[in-house]
Formats: sequence, structure tokens, C-alpha cells
Amino acid sequence: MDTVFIEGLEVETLIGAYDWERGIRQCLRLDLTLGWDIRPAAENDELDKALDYAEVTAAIDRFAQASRFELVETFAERLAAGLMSQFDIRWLRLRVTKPGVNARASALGVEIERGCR
Ligand SMILES: Nc1nc2c(c(=O)[nH]1)N=C([C@H](O)[C@@H](O)CO)CN2
Repeated sequence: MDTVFIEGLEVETLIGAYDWERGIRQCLRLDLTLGWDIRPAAENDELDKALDYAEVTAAIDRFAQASRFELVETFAERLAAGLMSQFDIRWLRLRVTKPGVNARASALGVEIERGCR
């Protein structure tokens, strides 16, 4: 399966389960792999037939700006569902990392796969 990917995208959002987190915005780092047949776009060099990673990135930024979740799980599920619906993506993998949560861990977060390959 062909994929379009976006790695290490940092977004600011209101995220966290603890009281002190409810009034601040924090950084999440996103890694996305999106299933997409790239051949139609490549055939005649047409962006219209590509999964435009600039548009996907803009949609992610809007989502992060508006969202106010406690758990990274909820952020991941809702973002995945929204992107699949908006861009007609049949399969994706999404890793959501919350940096700086635990000094002894290099990364904490969730990774999900949704849809059919
Ligand atoms: N599985 C999860 N565990 C925890 C989460 C989470 O979103 N998913 N969140 C927190 C707190 O918000 C923490 O990140 C604050 O530092 C704790 N555990």
C-alpha cells in the first residue's frame, strides 16, 4: 500500500487529565502514516489527485486549536476519525506523543491504526 506521511508535527492544544493542565496549552507531537494510492496523482503530475499533506496539516492545526480533551487517547481517536472522513482516507496510523511528561521516558503517548489496509 502506498502512503503519505507527516512526521514530528508539533501542535499546541489544551490536553491533560489533571487540574493544572486545564488552563494551559501543551505541545503534542504527531506522526501520521496515511494510506493513499499515489499513482493517479503521479500519472499526470496532479496535486488535485494527491492527498495534499499541506491541507492535512492545516486540518490538524484547526482540530488541535479547537480541541479540549483530557486524554491523548481521545485526541487520537477524534483526530483519526475526522481526517478519515474529511479526506476519504481508508487506513491510517497515528502516534500521539506528549513530550516532557516524564523525565525518565524519552516518549509517552498512544499509537493507533484505523481502517482497512
Ligand atoms: N494513557 C494515558 N495516561 C495518562 C494520560 C493520558 O492522556 N493517557 N494523561 C495523563 C496526564 O494528563 C499527564 O500527561 C500529565 O503530565 C496521565 N496519564
